[in-house]
Amino acid sequence: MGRLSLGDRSPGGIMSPAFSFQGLTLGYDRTPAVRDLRAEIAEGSLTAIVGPNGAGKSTLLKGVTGILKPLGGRVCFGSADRSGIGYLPQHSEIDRSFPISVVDLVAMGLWREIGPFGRVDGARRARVAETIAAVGLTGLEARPIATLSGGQMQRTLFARLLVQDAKVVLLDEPFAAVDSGTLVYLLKIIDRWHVERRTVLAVLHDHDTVRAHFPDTLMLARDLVAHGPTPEVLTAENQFRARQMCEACAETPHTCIRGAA
Ligand SMILES: Nc1ncnc2c1ncn2[C@@H]1O[C@H](COP(=O)(O)OP(=O)(O)OP(=O)(O)O)[C@@H](O)[C@H]1O
Repeated sequence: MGRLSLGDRSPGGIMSPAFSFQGLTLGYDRTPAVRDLRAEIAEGSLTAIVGPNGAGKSTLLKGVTGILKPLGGRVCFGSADRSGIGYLPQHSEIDRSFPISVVDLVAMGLWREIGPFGRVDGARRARVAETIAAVGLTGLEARPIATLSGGQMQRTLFARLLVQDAKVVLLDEPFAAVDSGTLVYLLKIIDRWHVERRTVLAVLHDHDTVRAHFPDTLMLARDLVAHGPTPEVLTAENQFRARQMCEACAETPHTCIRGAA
């Protein structure tokens, strides 16, 4: 239960955490959705967050970004800090009716660099255009995001993360509504982030994709089920236990309210 990930090690052999969860409890209206989580995310690690529906996966990412304040415990930043986080929210949380074009949405990745009213100079405009080309969206720059397909929208959001140049990338179900071609494309971007030693956490439901591309996995069922190398975490036994834990919570929610500050 809850073994810490070894993740990547520095040449000197000392693990450097990007951040750690120290008794972290998160929830809504004081009802915990993630309880007393203790785990360490190594700098440069590529980690899948898995678990049944309602296990607290999206809630955990919101806790890392700071959108959701802890009910108890904390997220403790080591080599990373919140200003270096890039976040791709779940599909359903993105307002596609917002009147913004592809190029302007991608340019929002510059926000931390230039501030909300900063000028996008020629060099930065070129960087945005190159990134749009790199994700295969040349020609769609002026399109309102409301008119994009699901896969085109995900490519646009990945382009924004690329422009942001984030050291920590949080992805909530990044492959929802994408076809196999776009999936391969987006996985290549994630693999590149890993080579560049960025720290990546992704909420995923497809365990085949997790096994093939994510060296580490953190399995949640509100409580931590397991965390470590993917082959050791994604076992039938852990999956069965996670389902049982979530079902127990759904059936008797009053018994699940513990650990809040
Ligand atoms: N805004 C909210 N207000 C109240 N409860 C919420 C809110 N968001 C999530 N919850 C509850 O918190 C629990 C965890 O939800 P969360 O979305 O984190 O789960 P998840 O593991 O990401 O699920 P899924 O796989 O279905 O996306 C669920 O019981 C959910 O109903």
